[in-house]
Amino acid sequence: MEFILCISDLKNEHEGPISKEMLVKHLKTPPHFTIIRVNTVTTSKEILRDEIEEALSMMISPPVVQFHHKVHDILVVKSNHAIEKVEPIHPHVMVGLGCAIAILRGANAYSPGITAIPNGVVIGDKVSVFGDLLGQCKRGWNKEYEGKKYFVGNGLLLQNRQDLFSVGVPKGLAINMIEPLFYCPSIGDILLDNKTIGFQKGFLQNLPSVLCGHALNPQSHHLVLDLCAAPGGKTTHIGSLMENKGSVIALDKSASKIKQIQENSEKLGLTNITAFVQDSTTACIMEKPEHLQEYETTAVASLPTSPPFLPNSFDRILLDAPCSALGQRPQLYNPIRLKEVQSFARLQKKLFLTAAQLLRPGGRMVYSTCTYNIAENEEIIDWALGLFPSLRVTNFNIQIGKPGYRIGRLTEEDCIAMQRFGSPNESVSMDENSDTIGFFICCLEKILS
Ligand SMILES: C[S@@+](CC[C@H](N)C(=O)[O-])C[C@H]1O[C@@H](n2cnc3c(N)ncnc32)[C@H](O)[C@@H]1O
Repeated sequence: MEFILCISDLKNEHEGPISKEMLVKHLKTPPHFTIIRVNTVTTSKEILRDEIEEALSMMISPPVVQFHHKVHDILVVKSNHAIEKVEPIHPHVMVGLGCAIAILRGANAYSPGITAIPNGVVIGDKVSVFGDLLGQCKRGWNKEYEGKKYFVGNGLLLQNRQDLFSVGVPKGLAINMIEPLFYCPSIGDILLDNKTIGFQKGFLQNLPSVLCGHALNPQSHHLVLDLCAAPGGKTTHIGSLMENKGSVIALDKSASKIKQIQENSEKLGLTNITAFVQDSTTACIMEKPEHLQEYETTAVASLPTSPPFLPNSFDRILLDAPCSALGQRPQLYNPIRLKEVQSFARLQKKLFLTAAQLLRPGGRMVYSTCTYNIAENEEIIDWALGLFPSLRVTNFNIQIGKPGYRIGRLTEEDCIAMQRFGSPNESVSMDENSDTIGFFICCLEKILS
């Protein structure tokens, strides 16, 4: 796979020897741990743990739901990946790549994800489910698909061809995955059960992503900016940490994805988040536009409410940057080329400039990516420290990742303060802190001059 070559090319003396086979296996395997971020605005981790344990008690060997020893608002569920080897049978049903990945992480197959079912297969039949690696299988295809596909497990069909392909937007569960390739518990549906409180009780999120919110340490009176916010996993965590008070402004370049931030905020009952479509590289202006200067003479106080913003406006800024995403797990196919991997640093620097300008002195920002690539991680921080003497790399209170790599002007303390996750080298030692996606977090403060 081409992405493997990319990572091999990027590896340097810091990574040590990684065999291609080890890397492929690591990336194709979902983490053994499912992390649920508790919606602390509407429930507690104790209540949610009991509810999840009760729902999972129907399983033959139910997994234990545990608290994390350092992160106070998550639950950890360990999967039993190695029950027995599951083999494919006939007929083959095709699903989209996103659906296949969700199945590998414990989901059942929902109707919109199904792309092909051979003629003659009926409700109740046992089928093998395959992910369409190249996205080339035509929706509604009625024979066994012969293109590139990846087996994700066996299930029972719950809807027939007609239900799925003769309506505009099919709805509901389509395949109950009775023999998934990996036994990750299916938790999404338990969180959605809103009979009692009306809001989603938790959010499935990777551990390092949850740490970004804690690293930012937002307070309930703060004005917070999330520069690359969609679909809003981290934005909603920030909103919860602020106890649904203060103000979180969420920006994303993609208009379609802004809707996801709004939907996620609503599902979780958060009202302190406002989302705008905005290219964040242009979210900072140096001078107040004339019409606003006039307004200011009559207004009592004017907090920035919509982009663009003046410098030094925000107490906290999250820059969860667009990146080469080489750390995502599981990933089954990744056509990214080295040239594209190398293109991200330029955009990340532009976004960082905006963040550094918009952060108020004494404020804190977090820079994060879901890639192993040093050029998108430590090298960005090294560049930023050279450009902004007022920025300092700072520790945050939960230390569970590995230190960053020592390059350029980064000191040993800087590297210890950074956190790296999910290195492929670690695929043998499995705990919830190391068996996760590839991720990088660096927390910085702007010193008061
Ligand atoms: C890593 S994802 C963010 C994930 C998000 N923080 C979360 O936790 O759910 C990066 C996001 O950056 C957005 N993006 C890319 N370029 C951007 C730009 N110039 N301005 C604003 N958003 C941008 C993408 O649309 C994408 O949604």
